[in-house]
Amino acid sequence: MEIEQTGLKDCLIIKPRIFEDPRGYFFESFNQNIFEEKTGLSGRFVQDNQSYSSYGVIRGLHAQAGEFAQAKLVSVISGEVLDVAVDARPGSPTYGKHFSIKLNAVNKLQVYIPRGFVHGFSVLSKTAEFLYKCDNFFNKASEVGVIYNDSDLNIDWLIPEKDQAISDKDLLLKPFSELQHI
Ligand SMILES: Cc1cn([C@H]2C[C@H](O)[C@@H](COP(=O)(O)OP(=O)(O)O[C@H]3O[C@@H](C)C(=O)[C@@H](O)[C@H]3O)O2)c(=O)[nH]c1=O
Repeated sequence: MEIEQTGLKDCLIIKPRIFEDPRGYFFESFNQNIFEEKTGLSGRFVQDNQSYSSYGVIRGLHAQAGEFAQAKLVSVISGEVLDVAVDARPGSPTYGKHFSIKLNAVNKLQVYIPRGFVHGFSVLSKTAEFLYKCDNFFNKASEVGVIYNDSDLNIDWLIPEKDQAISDKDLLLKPFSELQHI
């Protein structure tokens, strides 16, 4: 496993080591010891989530606040998404900046998204299955978010407007400037 910086403080790209042979491939999608040794972070994840979406879906931008704040380790098991992480930690040198990367079933890249970030993704392929680990449990009352098309963040989701599909809940999210402390 190799670690690459994203340009956003504490947000990391993780490249698993893939073993290929005539049968196919094998890789450790998560190994707590190696994760902790290579990143210096806690690898104590307590919940795994999986979602399936069609082309054009944009989920986000989401986080949980307060005692239920979550770090996430995200990956794609089929298809391709544009994954987007926004540093929402006041005082961080990269506050208000975002990072995006194509994650797909071929490159098998993972992104570590620290607590205090908002996160989202758009689906670039016909369908995509998204898998992620969280270091804190789901708590509905702690959900916070930012509208996907926030004009300050100016994120290019790589989906033409006519094809964008966003949940009613996400369409009600507020601008980044109104986000309370995570
Ligand atoms: C996130 C989550 C949702 N749910 C439920 C609530 C709801 O009825 C249903 C769908 O929830 P949502 O619409 O919030 O799902 P979704 O829009 O996929 O939410 C996810 O988006 C991405 C971008 C993230 O970063 C995640 O942390 C998470 O917020 O699943 C859980 O039971 N546990 C969970 O951990």
